[in-house]
Amino acid sequence: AELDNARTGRSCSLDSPPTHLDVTQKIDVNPPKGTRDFPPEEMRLRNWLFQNFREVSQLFGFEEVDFPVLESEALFIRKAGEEIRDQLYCFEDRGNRRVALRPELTPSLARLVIQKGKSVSLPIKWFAIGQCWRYERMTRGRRREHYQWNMDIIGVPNVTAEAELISSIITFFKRIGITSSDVGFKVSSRKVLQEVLRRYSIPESLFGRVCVIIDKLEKIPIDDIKKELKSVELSEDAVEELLQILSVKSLTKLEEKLGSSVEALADLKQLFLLAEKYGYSDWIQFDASIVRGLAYYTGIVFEGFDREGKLRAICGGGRYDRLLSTFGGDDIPACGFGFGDAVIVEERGLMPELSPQVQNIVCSLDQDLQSEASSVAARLREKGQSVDLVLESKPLKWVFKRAARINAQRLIIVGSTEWQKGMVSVKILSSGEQYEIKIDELE
Ligand SMILES: OCc1cccc(Br)n1
Repeated sequence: AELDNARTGRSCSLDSPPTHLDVTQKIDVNPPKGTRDFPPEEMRLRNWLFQNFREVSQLFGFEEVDFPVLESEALFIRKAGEEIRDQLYCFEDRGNRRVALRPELTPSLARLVIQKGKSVSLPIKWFAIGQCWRYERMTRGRRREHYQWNMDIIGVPNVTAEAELISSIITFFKRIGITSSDVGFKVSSRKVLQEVLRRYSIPESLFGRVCVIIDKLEKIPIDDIKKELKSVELSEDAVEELLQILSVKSLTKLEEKLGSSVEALADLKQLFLLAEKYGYSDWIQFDASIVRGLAYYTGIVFEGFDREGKLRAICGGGRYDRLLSTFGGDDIPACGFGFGDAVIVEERGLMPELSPQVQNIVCSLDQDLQSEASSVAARLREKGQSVDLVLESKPLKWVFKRAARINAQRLIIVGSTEWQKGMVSVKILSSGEQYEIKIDELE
């Protein structure tokens, strides 16, 4: 059976009980390629980051949602040649279903909105923090997983929604001490691209693919961009005009080029007006080259960048008014953003120093008093005090070292002399102050 299983590749190691053939091999203690463990110091930073994501989302009145990490592969199959598709972490499960580890959260969110149908009233304002996956050759040594914070507004057609989303990210940055001199947002609209393609009668069906190609500007040589654009039947003129327009960095210039009637201009003007009213004008700038790499965006797109140019895009998002209808749902307008946990923590200087915190360490000096020490710990915990209980008889020197390592505020010593009097010794570790106290007064 074991050999059969091995041949069909169907057995997981958990299915085949150890046999005399198994030898205790040293397992690889590192996590799978491209993935991370979160030991305490990393987990504290991650919890701090996610706590800020959550608090900002709730400040904006959003409700938290989540979805399975595993989704049907079909949810992510789009024909626009996106990198996210090339790197899909997909496989066939034991029921011969094509499945994938989600590379992003937006399609799952769209799926849940459609599933909920009329049972949820619009506008929907949901946020999620979820692990997303990609599978790429490790030659590039890049991660295969990261956690993404998403906020989405479903059912609001005008740019007040995008303005609100950008405001939420800026609120997050300001909370963690990042200012508009550290980070900015480049903002554009895919309707700019749409207008140019319309003028050259490029079919709508090619829109997503053209956007994905344009997103590779500054990532691959310009000649390759031109070659790829010509491969989707863009004429020389169309390519030149497109690249011209994409270099525009001011709305006035854009108006000169496209005329004042295009919808893109109206959206962008309104967004900048709203930014003024929110008070975050100094955080955003128009940049026509911003298209983002996901095929489904249809309108305003934006990305957060570090002004020193050291980091990759910190976050990004935009309007995706067609996604729900492509999944068979109603034609409901939508916009959202994704904010990965990897780029921002690479800037360690922006991250706080987070040490472990525990209020008490409790120990007994005499191993016959171990159970008494447990009762003291239980009493403190009932009062909401955190306690690290020393679980075996240790010399006081050892206890002091551990107290320092776990950053305990108070040392509670259960000693026989004091215990006889119904008391324990307390030492405030920051000041060195020491006193005895009745056990039933301890809190
Ligand atoms: O940003 C694209 C992406 C998707 C999934 C996982 C990772 Br790491 N990066």
